[in-house]
Amino acid sequence: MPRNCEFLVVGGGIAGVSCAESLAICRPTASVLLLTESSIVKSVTNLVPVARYLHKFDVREQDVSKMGATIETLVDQLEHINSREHWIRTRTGVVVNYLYLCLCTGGAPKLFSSGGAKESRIIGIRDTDSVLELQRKLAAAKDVLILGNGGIASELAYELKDVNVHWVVKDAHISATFVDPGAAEFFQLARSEVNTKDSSPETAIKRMRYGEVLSKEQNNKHGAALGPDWHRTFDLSGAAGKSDKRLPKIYYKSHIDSYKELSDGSGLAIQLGHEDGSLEKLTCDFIVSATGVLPRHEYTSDCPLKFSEDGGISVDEMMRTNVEDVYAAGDVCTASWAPATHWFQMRLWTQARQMGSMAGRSMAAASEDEIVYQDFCFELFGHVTKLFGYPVVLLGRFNGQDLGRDYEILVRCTRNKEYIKFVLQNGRLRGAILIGDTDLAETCENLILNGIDLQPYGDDILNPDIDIEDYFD
Ligand SMILES: Cc1cc2nc3c(=O)[nH]c(=O)nc-3n(C[C@H](O)[C@H](O)[C@H](O)COP(=O)(O)OP(=O)(O)OC[C@H]3O[C@@H](n4cnc5c(N)ncnc54)[C@H](O)[C@@H]3O)c2cc1C
Ligand SMILES: NC(=O)C1=CN([C@@H]2O[C@H](COP(=O)(O)OP(=O)(O)OC[C@H]3O[C@@H](n4cnc5c(N)ncnc54)[C@H](OP(=O)(O)O)[C@@H]3O)[C@@H](O)[C@H]2O)C=CC1
Repeated sequence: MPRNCEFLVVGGGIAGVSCAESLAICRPTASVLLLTESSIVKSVTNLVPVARYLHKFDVREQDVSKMGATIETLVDQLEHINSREHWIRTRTGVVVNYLYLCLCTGGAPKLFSSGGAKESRIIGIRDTDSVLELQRKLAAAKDVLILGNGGIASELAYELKDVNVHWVVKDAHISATFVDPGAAEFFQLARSEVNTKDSSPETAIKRMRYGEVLSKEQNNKHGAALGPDWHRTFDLSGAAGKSDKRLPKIYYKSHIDSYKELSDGSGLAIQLGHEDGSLEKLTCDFIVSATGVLPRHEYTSDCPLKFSEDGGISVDEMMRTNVEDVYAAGDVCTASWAPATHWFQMRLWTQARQMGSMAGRSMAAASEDEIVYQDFCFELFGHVTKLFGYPVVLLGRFNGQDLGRDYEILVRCTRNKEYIKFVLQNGRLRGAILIGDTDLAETCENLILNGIDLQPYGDDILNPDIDIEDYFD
């Protein structure tokens, strides 16, 4: 017996739940069905504005049965879409007729592999199951290799306890997907100094002409991606013996050249290749491959979905795919519209939430023949997070992304306290990195969006004795 609904949303992560919630608000009398393969769903809670368009929030896990009364739920896996006849089939054979469908099926870790050793020694982190596997492997491990230089590697490298961490990054500094070399150094100093010495902060301002080196390197039941501070809720201790301060060993500008299983089966023999052509050998129990996300879309469709180069489902600014009445949002999709000057896609909660809500509004409008416009949040890239214990706000083209060689950076740094970087092009603020409690998020947001010429203010723009919030009131 088929089920019927007006709106079918697939995926119980932030994108799917935000989409279903916004449909329930926009079309309170319509039937909304949330289909998800895991009975735990994620939703956004404690939404706090950090600036006008920038929010921080917590991610809450709840049982799918506790979703609001206006949203029906089905725990199963999408297997096939028949878009011509507007129905889908699940893995257990349930058929659901829909009018509008939104695919929010997220992503899976894009694992490093060069086809050598036992795959079981290379793991990725995405959901609770994957952290439990990490925990199990750690319990018997003395040496762990972390590969990658993005969000997960940055969180894990300093959070693993009682184990030797070998962190292999292809860049010349850590955390390269989020910060520049200066901020990376700020973090590393803070990690080694904070709590060990009472350092009185020294403030320095530097203006540099920035010649950007355009980076050339630049039948499981998965649950949704993990929530904030996920690493604090698990005991991530290894078996190398207790030690208060075991810092990771970082291998810069390096890659895994080859690896093989040790002859006694106790781990992996790794050969690293360095940028200067030299090779280095090490052994480890296993590798955490923190090397990005692959969009997940294991289902079939009568009309082929159009994919982007990165494997995501292509969507336009209304979150529509190429298939009629089928939308997509979150990590599974790739923004294929011409982006606004200050926005670009990164696979993050913020964007999963924004895209999910946008898809919901867009589907609701389509069902009533109304017109909606793209939400203002897609005008400006904004990300609020925590790295190495510090609050971090990233705005606009915070690392000079796509600005070529034609920009300047202005930096103010107070050791162990704050790191502020402005990216300026033709005297206008194009992006900012704000680390610490800077209270500058809203001012930067305005300066970027208004495009005010800051040249008359020179370096005073970051003078700690001048309150720039007042300046631009
Ligand atoms: C360890 C970790 C830490 C992170 N930390 C941060 C952070 O600090 N800040 C930040 O902004 N972002 C962070 N992210 C990224 C963020 O979690 C993701 O961008 C976001 O959760 C994506 O949401 P989503 O709803 O698109 O996908 P997901 O959360 O992956 O949800 C996809 C859902 O679809 C379901 N599904 C998949 N296929 C099917 C199918 N065929 N049928 C039915 N259901 C299906 C899955 O079970 C899941 O419920 C982190 C990610 C990870 C892995
Ligand atoms: N605080 C936060 O906001 C956090 C966000 N996340 C998000 O979760 C998702 C998954 O995180 P993560 O896996 O860290 O992904 P990221 O995309 O953040 O980082 C992947 C990193 O791996 C590098 N890389 C890719 N392939 C290889 C390879 N074969 N060998 C060596 N390095 C490689 C990438 O380099 P390059 O870019 O040069 O290709 C990049 O440095 C991301 O969307 C991330 O943004 C995760 C944790 C925390």
